[in-house]
Amino acid sequence: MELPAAFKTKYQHLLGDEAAAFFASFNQPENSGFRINPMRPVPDDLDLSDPVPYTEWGYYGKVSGHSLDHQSGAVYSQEPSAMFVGEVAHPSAGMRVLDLSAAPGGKTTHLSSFLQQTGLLVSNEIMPKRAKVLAENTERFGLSNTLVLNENPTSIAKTFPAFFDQVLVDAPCSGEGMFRKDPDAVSYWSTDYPAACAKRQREILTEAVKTIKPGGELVYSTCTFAPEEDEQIISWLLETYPQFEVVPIEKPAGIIDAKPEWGNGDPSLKGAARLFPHLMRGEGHFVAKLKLTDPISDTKKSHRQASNVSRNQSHLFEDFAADYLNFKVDSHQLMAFGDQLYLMPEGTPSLRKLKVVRPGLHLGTFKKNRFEPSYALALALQPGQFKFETAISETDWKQVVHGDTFTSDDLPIKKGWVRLICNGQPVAFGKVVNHTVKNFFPKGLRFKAY
Ligand SMILES: C[S@@+](CC[C@H](N)C(=O)[O-])C[C@H]1O[C@@H](n2cnc3c(N)ncnc32)[C@H](O)[C@@H]1O
Repeated sequence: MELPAAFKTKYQHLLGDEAAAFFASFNQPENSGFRINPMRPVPDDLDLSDPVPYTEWGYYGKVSGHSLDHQSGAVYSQEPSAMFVGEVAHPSAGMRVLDLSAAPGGKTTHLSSFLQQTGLLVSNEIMPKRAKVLAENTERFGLSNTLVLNENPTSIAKTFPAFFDQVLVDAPCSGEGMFRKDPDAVSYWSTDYPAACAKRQREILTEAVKTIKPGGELVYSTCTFAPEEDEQIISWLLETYPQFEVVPIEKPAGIIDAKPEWGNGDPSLKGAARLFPHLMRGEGHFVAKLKLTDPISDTKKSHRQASNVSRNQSHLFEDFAADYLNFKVDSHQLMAFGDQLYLMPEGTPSLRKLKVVRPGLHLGTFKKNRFEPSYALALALQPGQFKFETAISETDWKQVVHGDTFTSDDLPIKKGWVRLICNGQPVAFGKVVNHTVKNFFPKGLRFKAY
């Protein structure tokens, strides 16, 4: 790969003797990886022979986007060094967590693996198209404790002052760690680009810090090597907000201390981590963890988002639930957006004034005099939560994801909704009429599987 001359001069100066190995790594093939979803059975067709050493869910290798394992949310493809960010965050069950710049959802799905549907995960993305992809990925992973928002950091800070136990800022950056994966990242690069990115990162962090509770944590990460966006950002943060202290990160072999001399010299910067492609099997990242000791914002008493379903909607859903669900839904958590019904995570604060993409788990759609369950619900339910489930073959799975009907002599009902399961993984709902299963796989997600 042809690296920009100014990039080489800069890193030659910064890395000295190590620079040659760093430059040589750009001519090696990129590292791919995937994480398995701990809320799903482990697929038996995956090659799990090459685990990523610092996460129990990560493996080196590739999973096709058109495979059952991908479609059903049993796996999420993620570059291995990015997996270190979720591991550093490692939220505990029940926490309120914000992922401020979350699309397409790699870190969000990783954070959710720790939360296991408890607490509240607010997953935000500023770009509308990317927010839609983020929502699809949270649905694919089966998340029910997650609000997906399409907001800017200022609005998030206004709505959630001193609200979160943990905030992740996986910042937009100059992407030097993307050079091998995405040659376009090389063409965007210029000498001034890291400084321009750093300005934006400081603006984002100025808002992000307002959302953290005293005692809460900030995790900051980038996929770039530029000191301006890494050590220098943490230096600025510690100088601007003395209420923060660095939490030292434990580093497995190949992951090294950040470099205080690349920032303001504060020795605590060593606690942050650098992932370099010539030292470990990943594309490269920077991660820092900080604890907020004293408040930055005053806590605002947050009002719960009230349920808003009409009587008629409530009856239609109750009828559906009585026929098909093996668990109780708390009606206070139901939220209608037009004819769409959602189950809000417990303790959802008021969503007024926010651009909401998903106010929780999408349960389904009100049609004239009936309720139709959603694809997201099919992927979020645990085994046994839906009354009628049927195991389908891989051939039938191919029909389903292509949008076709299929027939079967072995269905649990004659007429109505059935949850389709292939190799133990949830696929979608189908509607049974005698021996035919009508297709309800979302039109926009259909594909031809080979
Ligand atoms: C590194 S990517 C996030 C990757 C994501 N966390 C993941 O793991 O899949 C950074 C994100 O920041 C978003 N972004 C760009 N400008 C922003 C801004 N001013 N405020 C907040 N987010 C921004 C980008 O659209 C992008 O999705």
